[in-house]
Amino acid sequence: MTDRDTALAIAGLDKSYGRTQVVGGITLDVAPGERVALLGHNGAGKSTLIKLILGLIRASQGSIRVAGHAPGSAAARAATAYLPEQVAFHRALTGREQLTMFARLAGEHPKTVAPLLERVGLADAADRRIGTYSKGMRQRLGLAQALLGRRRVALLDEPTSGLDPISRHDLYAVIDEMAANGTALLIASHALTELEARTDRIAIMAKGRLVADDSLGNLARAAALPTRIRLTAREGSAEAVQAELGGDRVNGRAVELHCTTEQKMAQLARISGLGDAVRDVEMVPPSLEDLYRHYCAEVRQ
Ligand SMILES: Nc1ncnc2c1ncn2[C@@H]1O[C@H](COP(=O)(O)OP(=O)(O)OP(=O)(O)O)[C@@H](O)[C@H]1O
Repeated sequence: MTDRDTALAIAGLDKSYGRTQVVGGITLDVAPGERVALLGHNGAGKSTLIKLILGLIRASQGSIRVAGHAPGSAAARAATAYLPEQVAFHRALTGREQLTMFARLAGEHPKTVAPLLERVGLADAADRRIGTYSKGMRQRLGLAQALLGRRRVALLDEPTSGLDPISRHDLYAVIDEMAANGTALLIASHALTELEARTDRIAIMAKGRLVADDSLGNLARAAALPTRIRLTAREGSAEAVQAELGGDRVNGRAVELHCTTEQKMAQLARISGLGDAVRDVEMVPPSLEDLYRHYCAEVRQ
């Protein structure tokens, strides 16, 4: 990847407070249009990394380039959208007034405000005071702010926390749209299940280090975690099925097996060899949560 292709480029990044290193040896690139999930336990260093990228604190060592610019510089700030976990607004302003103020600060024409409010589903509430908004509505307003000016890099900190399922879905639709327009997105979150289907790459931090950085598929292959195969046996056949295939009996008629990617086809052939003793087969690949546990456990040892 060349510098030009990389919207966000982080190399050899360290941050210490006194003698305590809180972030160490981080090298991470995010390309235009890429959605990268940033995962990590409480205190892993995610917020510190985001603050370093925003230029709010300075690195002890290493480099960060935001759209080719130094973090915190006017050019980097103009290229960056940031959605904090707790979005703070003037409660006395209406949504429209607040967003118009942000648009002016961002050098955008105020006429961009109405379509943005529409886009995030706040058109009807645009002229109500923010003090009357629910958490989800404030989060939507924050997202509208992040959408101002088509930034090259977007940093979203727990963007879906406290949102109901429909609002989450809408939020990811906006994230997808930003990515399709070429924005590089770094999304810090603990919501593993929803990130699984919604990001291109997973970066996992543990104790200040980056312990994984790849697509879900590649991480799963490298971790070689087993796929679960759950069989529902025909009535009275569970024992025979277990005797033939091994595995564990799970409540009455189900038998659960574990196998590697390489063993999967051979295992399926054995299952179909049992004919109508098996009524149904369900395959459950390792989840992001399984992978997360796996990569974090490596550091804990
Ligand atoms: N100003 C500071 N001085 C000393 N230590 C700090 C400072 N700021 C953060 N830390 C430490 O750095 C580590 C990383 O904190 P950080 O807030 O980046 O974690 P996080 O991954 O964002 O956690 P969470 O998921 O809980 O938000 C923690 O151990 C924290 O105590």
